Amino acid sequence: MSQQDPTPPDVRIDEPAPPPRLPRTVGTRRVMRKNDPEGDAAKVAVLTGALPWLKEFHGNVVVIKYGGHAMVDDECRRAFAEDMVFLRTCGILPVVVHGGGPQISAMLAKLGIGSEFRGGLRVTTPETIDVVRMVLTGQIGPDIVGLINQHGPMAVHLSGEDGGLFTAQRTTAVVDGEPVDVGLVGDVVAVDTTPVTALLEAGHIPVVASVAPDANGVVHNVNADTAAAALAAALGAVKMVVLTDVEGLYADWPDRDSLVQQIDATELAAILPTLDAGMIPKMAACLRAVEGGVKRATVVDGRTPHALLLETFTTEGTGTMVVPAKDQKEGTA
Ligand SMILES: Nc1ncnc2c1ncn2[C@@H]1O[C@H](COP(=O)(O)OP(=O)(O)O)[C@@H](O)[C@H]1O
Ligand SMILES: CC(=O)N[C@@H](CCC(=O)OP(=O)(O)O)C(=O)O
Repeated sequence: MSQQDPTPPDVRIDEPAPPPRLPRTVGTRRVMRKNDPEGDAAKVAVLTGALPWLKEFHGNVVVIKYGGHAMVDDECRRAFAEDMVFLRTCGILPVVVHGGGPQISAMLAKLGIGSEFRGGLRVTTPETIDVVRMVLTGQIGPDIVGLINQHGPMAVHLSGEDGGLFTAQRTTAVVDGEPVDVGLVGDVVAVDTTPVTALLEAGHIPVVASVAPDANGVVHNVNADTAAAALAAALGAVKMVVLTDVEGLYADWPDRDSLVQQIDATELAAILPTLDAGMIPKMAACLRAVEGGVKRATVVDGRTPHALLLETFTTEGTGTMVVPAKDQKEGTA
């Protein structure tokens, strides 16, 4: 033994070090469970019932349109963020496209500017587009990213202006079957998915705002339902879910007993011209998504926390599901 060795050869350890405390990890049960066979069976049924959906969606893109009216309170917003993390942790690839209509209207009102909608689209002046862009990319988007990232650094925000994601073309609203000018409002005419797929490949959750430049670089206001549908089709998403402030599509609005559970593209195309304001871009977007190859597009009530999980992982689902037309389904089966 060298002189430098500080440990005497006959050292005795009388008091063994206390065992390390068990970490509070998932799977460490610290509370005695009461025997509850019925409750256990119900839990097992929920978990096994989710299996076919987990298999179907695993590795696939699901586009979630998060409407401004669904961002109602902190509980709903937290639940939404948890659902995104849940999907990602299950190996599903969520892509969020967010709106913010009520929040834009509130900011415009603060600035003394009024809001006018025609056929469900905001009449957008050069003054308005600055506010739309500011609220969506400077407020709503970062708020959603912040909520998701409380679970880990997953979410990244981008807008249709970033990396050439969307190209817009000026469009009109349709009122009583007639085209009506709504100013700097665009439809998405081209999608370059590269910035979104790069984020997905890096393990991120892309969160997308729906402002987009036209071919000359002039920024347009794109309805977020429309942007979500264009992105879902371009990404080959397996599913699009639209979170809003109603249970789904009512056949006989506002009769709350007339909720439509499932409708195919042909049936939806037939009733589309009869729909009211906010539902027009929403249902047109669902139609565009399924006609663009997305297997199903569902409108669910975002005011109910975790409605998205219920819709995604249960056979009964919730809300209104739009499916491809019969001939399209047969063609793609
Ligand atoms: N047939 C219908 N079924 C359900 N909602 C309808 C219908 N027609 C009009 N609406 C209205 O559409 C609204 C949803 O659209 P919108 O306000 O644009 O929502 P979001 O901000 O989520 O995009 C509902 O709150 C409802 O008032
Ligand atoms: C052209 C148009 O109407 N754009 C929308 C964009 C935001 C949006 O779509 O928000 P929601 O999903 O919350 O409705 C607007 O300015 O309100």
